[in-house]
Amino acid sequence: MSLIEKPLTAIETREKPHAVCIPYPAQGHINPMMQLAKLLHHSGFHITFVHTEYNYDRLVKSQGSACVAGLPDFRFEAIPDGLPSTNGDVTQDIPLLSSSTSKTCLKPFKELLKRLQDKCKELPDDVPPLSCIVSDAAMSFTIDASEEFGVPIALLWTASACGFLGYTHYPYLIDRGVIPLKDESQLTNGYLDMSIDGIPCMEGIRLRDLPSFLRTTDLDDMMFSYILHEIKQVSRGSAIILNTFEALDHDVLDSLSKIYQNVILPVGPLHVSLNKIPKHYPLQSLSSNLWKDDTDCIPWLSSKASKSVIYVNFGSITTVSPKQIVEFAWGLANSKHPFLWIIRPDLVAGEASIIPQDFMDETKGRGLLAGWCDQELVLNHPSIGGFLTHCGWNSIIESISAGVPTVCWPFFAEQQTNCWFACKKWCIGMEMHTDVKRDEVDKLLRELMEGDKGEELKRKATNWKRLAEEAVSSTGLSTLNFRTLVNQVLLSKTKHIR
Ligand SMILES: O=c1ccn([C@@H]2O[C@H](COP(=O)(O)OP(=O)(O)O[C@H]3O[C@H](CO)[C@@H](O)[C@H](O)[C@H]3O)[C@@H](O)[C@H]2O)c(=O)[nH]1
Repeated sequence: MSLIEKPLTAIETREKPHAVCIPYPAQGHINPMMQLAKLLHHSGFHITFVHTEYNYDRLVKSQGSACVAGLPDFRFEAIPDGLPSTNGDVTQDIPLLSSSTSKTCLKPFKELLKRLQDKCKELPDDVPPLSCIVSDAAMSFTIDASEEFGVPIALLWTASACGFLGYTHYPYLIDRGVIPLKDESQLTNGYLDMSIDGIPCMEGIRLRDLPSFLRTTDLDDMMFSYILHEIKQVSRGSAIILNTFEALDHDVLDSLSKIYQNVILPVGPLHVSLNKIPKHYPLQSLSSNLWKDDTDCIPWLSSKASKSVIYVNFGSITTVSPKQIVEFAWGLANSKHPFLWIIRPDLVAGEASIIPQDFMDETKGRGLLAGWCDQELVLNHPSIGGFLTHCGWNSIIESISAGVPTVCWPFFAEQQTNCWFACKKWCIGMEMHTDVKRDEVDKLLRELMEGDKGEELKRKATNWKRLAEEAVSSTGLSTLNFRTLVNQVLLSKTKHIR
């Protein structure tokens, strides 16, 4: 349904509100921003979607040039990320990228906005005037641009609400002398197991379950200071958008609304909302995958029994050591269940042949390894029974929306907090020890696929799936929040307000 009064086709270009959408340049941020941009476009917005040049080139390499061709009213642009140019096909170093985008991207971003403004003056039937910016909250330099150009800015926080709440309590932990760590020994001597009081919604949480950037002896550490800066900047946005839904995160959202004065809008799950748009919507199948999907895994999954397959995927950033990959491999083999294991080309840094041949022989016909897949399609395939995940927020919300229970092996950032909530609050997951051992992998996967606990987690996950669908139904709270986002935030300075 269009949120603007006239039918979409009747809106002249010059009348359309124009949103510039800019994600942080990593897969787990690009996906939800793309989903939101498509939803806005479907509601009548003209969209300019801004990639970095590095990712723009990767997209063209993986998907072909059609994926950036866009439409007359959905266009792609690219700005430099400030890092030395390479022809790479890997996730960039996150601390370097975060430092570089925050220091260098404002200038090219403002130049882009200026070019769009000039184009609008020259060719008003081609590019409508800029109405608003929808920016990743981890790209807070865009707030300066919005103020300079006099347009509202909504900030999409692509990670979890609970992770966000965890980050906002970093200053509290500093005040109590819990962090910084006194020395590196505290990483391994049990200090991280200390229970932390006083963080709302997280009674009984251990220090190790809070977002991992606090594991530092230096408050000037790049990622620690970057995240502190970004979460402070969030209060300057016109709204904070979250890819979650009220039923899942009610208490956390309530706590966040006591910390931030700006309007907080849970509009998720975005991908479920997007799936409600008719199939003939021209951008429905437009992919934002930076790696090429292996499509063979879908017919392979279709050859397997219902809920029989374990899906293993650690997202776009996690890396594992050669030793860890061998432990995962034998844990999977010993569990005796069929599995689909996605091993990204850059999952194991610097190693070419890492999968033991005897493991390949042992699991022949039962296991499939692939380099990248369409995760949403995989998680919703009827043969999938469980998900071994690193707990990136997209993976968790996609798993919840598909009703699939998880074994959680968090890697970094707010994944530890997502794991804690998945296991303790939403009751859809079981935690695996950081120091991965084949016996534990085997035991947890068997429990997930065959045990009473696994059954219970499945029941809970199925219930969350139902609630996720309700949230994005025509009367659901996420749908209402999306309308508020459009009408009261993004269109607040344009003539389209209803
Ligand atoms: O083979 C694959 C692997 C991943 N995906 C997609 O890629 C995204 C991965 O996102 P996520 O699961 O969140 O993992 P990361 O890539 O690690 O995400 C980063 O960004 C997230 C959102 O900010 C944070 O929650 C994480 O901690 C951070 O590592 C998801 O949409 C997946 O569906 C695929 O389509 N195919």
